[in-house]
Amino acid sequence: MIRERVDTGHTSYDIVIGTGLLARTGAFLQELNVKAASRHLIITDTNVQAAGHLAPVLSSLEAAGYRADVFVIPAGEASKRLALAEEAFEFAYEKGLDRHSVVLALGGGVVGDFAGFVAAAYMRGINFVQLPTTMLAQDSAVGGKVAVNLSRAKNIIGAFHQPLAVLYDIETLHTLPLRERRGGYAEAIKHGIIRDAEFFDWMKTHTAAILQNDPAVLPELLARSCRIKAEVVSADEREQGLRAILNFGHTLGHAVETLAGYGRLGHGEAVAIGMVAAARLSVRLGYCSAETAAEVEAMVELAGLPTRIPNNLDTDELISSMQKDKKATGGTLTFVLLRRIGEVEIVKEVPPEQVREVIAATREG
Ligand SMILES: NC(=O)c1ccc[n+]([C@@H]2O[C@H](COP(=O)([O-])OP(=O)(O)OC[C@H]3O[C@@H](n4cnc5c(N)ncnc54)[C@H](O)[C@@H]3O)[C@@H](O)[C@H]2O)c1
Ligand SMILES: O=C(O)C(=O)C[C@@H](O)[C@H](O)[C@H](O)COP(=O)(O)O
Ligand SMILES: [Zn+2]
Repeated sequence: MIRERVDTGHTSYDIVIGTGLLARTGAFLQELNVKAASRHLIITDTNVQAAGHLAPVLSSLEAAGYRADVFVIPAGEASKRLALAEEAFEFAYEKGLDRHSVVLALGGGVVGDFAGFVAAAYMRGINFVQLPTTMLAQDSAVGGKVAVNLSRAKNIIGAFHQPLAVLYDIETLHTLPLRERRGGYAEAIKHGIIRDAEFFDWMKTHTAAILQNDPAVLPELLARSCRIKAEVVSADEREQGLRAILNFGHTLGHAVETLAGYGRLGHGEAVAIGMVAAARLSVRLGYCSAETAAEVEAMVELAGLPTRIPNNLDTDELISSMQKDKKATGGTLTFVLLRRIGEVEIVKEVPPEQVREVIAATREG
């Protein structure tokens, strides 16, 4: 079992990575002093339930003397919406959840963001525990960004609400489709690019094994990736500065994901395209060499992720979406640009015409 820790100064928690953890959820809640007198709420999605990951959590809670209700959301990005969160609030209230209740987010990034948002707002904030079940969740379960979307903007209604703990049972990855494993891997690649060239090189030589869920490499991948995320979040919980580096590939990535229509491209796939474009923009603006950008693109290709912007997405709409990105000020464009593998820089007021050129050069063939 591996333990990483987030410590933001006013809150701290463990990220536990290992096997068989879901079947020990109840015991973990006892360690965390979660009260058995209150009712608790598991939020999961239809695919995670069908894959059999809900049953061990329910059994272990019962064995530890906890009573929990289950709220199942439809699988997919479209579930990250306010109307569904309202249904979850009504459900929680009907079931009698109180301020000592805990929300358990059992699923990928969609469930984590949604359930975390519900926990952040219910009774002005109750505790939640992340039980991630996707490769992507090495990123999403850590750091306390919780949110739902608007139809034309990602993660726009949300909060910073840190979990009580992250319990990452890597056995859940065995039921995860390959496309989703690739998508989640994009965020691990991002962590290497922004912070750790040696980790990036390690991934280059271990990609095949990682995508095959090889138990000899998976724990190391997840631990190294989570550690990078934990370090950045611990240093800057509320994204006053440094934390924005975690948004590498996301300025264009979020615009592509949104305009493609939620669910058409996965988050990691859109971020993969965004990383290729951000690297090319970095070359164009003189931040890094063409060889460095080529390394990013080669890695994205090696992971079997898309590198090109779909032709049906309009450039003006992409630009206008990016101008409303959360990192933007006054409608100008903010990008995280690449200096070299392992080092990025947050750059404000990037000229839109340069971005247009990069978009044009990064279209599907
Ligand atoms: N809060 C953050 O810091 C943060 C970071 C990165 C991404 N995100 C968000 O995360 C979301 C993407 O997360 P994701 O890629 O995990 O998507 P997801 O939660 O939609 O999961 C991907 C698919 O896999 C299914 N699934 C999940 N676990 C499974 C398992 N073990 N076996 C079989 N099927 C399983 C899901 O039902 C879904 O169909 C986006 O909304 C993104 O904005 C948030
Ligand atoms: O945790 C962060 O900070 C990140 O930027 C991680 C991203 O991978 C993630 O997609 C996040 O939800 C994006 O945040 P947003 O503030 O741009 O919505
Ligand atoms: Zn992301």
